[in-house]
Amino acid sequence: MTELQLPAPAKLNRMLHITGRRADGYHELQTLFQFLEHGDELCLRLRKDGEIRLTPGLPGVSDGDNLIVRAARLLQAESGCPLGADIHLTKRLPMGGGLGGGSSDAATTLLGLDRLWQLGLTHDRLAALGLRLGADVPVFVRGHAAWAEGVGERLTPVTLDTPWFLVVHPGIEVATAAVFGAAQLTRNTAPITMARALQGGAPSWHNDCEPTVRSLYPQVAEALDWLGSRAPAMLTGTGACIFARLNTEAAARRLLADLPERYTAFTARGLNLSPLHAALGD
Ligand SMILES: C[C@](O)(CO)[C@H](O)COP(=O)(O)OP(=O)(O)OC[C@H]1O[C@@H](n2ccc(N)nc2=O)[C@H](O)[C@@H]1O
Ligand SMILES: Nc1ncnc2c1ncn2[C@@H]1O[C@H](COP(=O)(O)OP(=O)(O)OP(=O)(O)O)[C@@H](O)[C@H]1O
Repeated sequence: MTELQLPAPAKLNRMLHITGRRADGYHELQTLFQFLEHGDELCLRLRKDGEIRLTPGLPGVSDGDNLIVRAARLLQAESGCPLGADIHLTKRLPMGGGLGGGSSDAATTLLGLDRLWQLGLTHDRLAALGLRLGADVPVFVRGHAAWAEGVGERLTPVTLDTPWFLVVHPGIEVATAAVFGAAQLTRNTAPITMARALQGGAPSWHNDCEPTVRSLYPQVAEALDWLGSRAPAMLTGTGACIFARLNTEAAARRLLADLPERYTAFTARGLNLSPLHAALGD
C-alpha cells in the first residue's frame, strides 16, 4: 500500500465544565466529546526519501507549525522510521472554530502514517504522542465518543444520543487562549460524576465558556440568540462555532435554509465512532 485517503472528522463538546486551573495555567475540564460526519480529508502518499511535504499550505500557518507536519515529524522521530510522505489536505473545518480541526488532522496523520509506514504502534502510544501536540488530539486517536477529564486526556468511552446538528460559524475566529485567560471566566464548577452527566442528558448540558465568549465576541452572542430561538443551541469548545440539536435531517436542513447570509453552516449527524477508524477498519 502506497496511498491512503482518510477523513479527519470534526468534534463537538456536547457539554463542557471548567472545574479548576492547574499550576501551569491550563484548565481542568469535564467534557463530553462526540464526532461529526463532516470534516477535513487527508491523502497520504508514501515517499522513500524521508521528506514530509504538505499541499496546500494553510493561510497564516507556516508548514513547520502545521499540526499535520508536526505530527508526521514526531512520528518519524519516535519510531526512527526513515520513510516520508506527500500529504494533500482538503480543509473544510474553520480554523479556531472549536471543532478541533487541527487536532483531528494531527490524529489522522498519526494513524495514517503508522499504517502507511507499517509501524504497528498501539493506540495508547499514538494517543500519548498526540497529547504532546494538543489536548484534543487523543480523543481523535482513540476514535470513540468520550467523557474526558484533566485537560481532555483522561478518556472514558461513552455512547451518546446521535441527533442531527446544524453547526453555525458566526464568521469570526475565537482565540482559545483569550477565553481561558479572561478574568471573568468561571473556573469553579463542582466536579460531577460521568454517570450524573449522562443521566441528565442533552437538555441539562451547558458550556462554562459560553458567558465569557458571549461578552468577548458579540457576533457569537448574536448567532447564539438567532439559533437558540429556533432550537436548543450551544457553543462547542471555546467557539466560535455553535450548534443546534435537531431530531431529523429534514429539520436541520429547514433551519439551514433560513440561515442569515452573514453566517456559514453545515448539517451533520453525531457519531460515537470516528469515521477515521471505520476507514482504517480498526
Ligand atoms: C476547549 C477545547 O477545545 C475543549 O475540547 C480544548 O481544551 C482546547 O484545546 P486546544 O485547542 O488543543 O488548545 P491548546 O492549543 O492546547 O491551548 C491553547 C491555549 O488555551 C489555554 N488552555 C487550553 C486548554 C485547557 N484545558 N486549558 C487552557 O488553559 C492555554 O492558555 C493554551 O495555551
Ligand atoms: N492542520 C491544521 N488545521 C487547522 N489549524 C491548524 C493546523 N495546524 C496548525 N493549526 C493552528 O491551530 C489553530 C487552532 O486550529 P483548530 O482548527 O484546531 O481550532 P479549533 O477548532 O478551535 O480547535 P479546538 O477545538 O481544539 O480548540 C489554528 O488557528 C492554526 O493556527
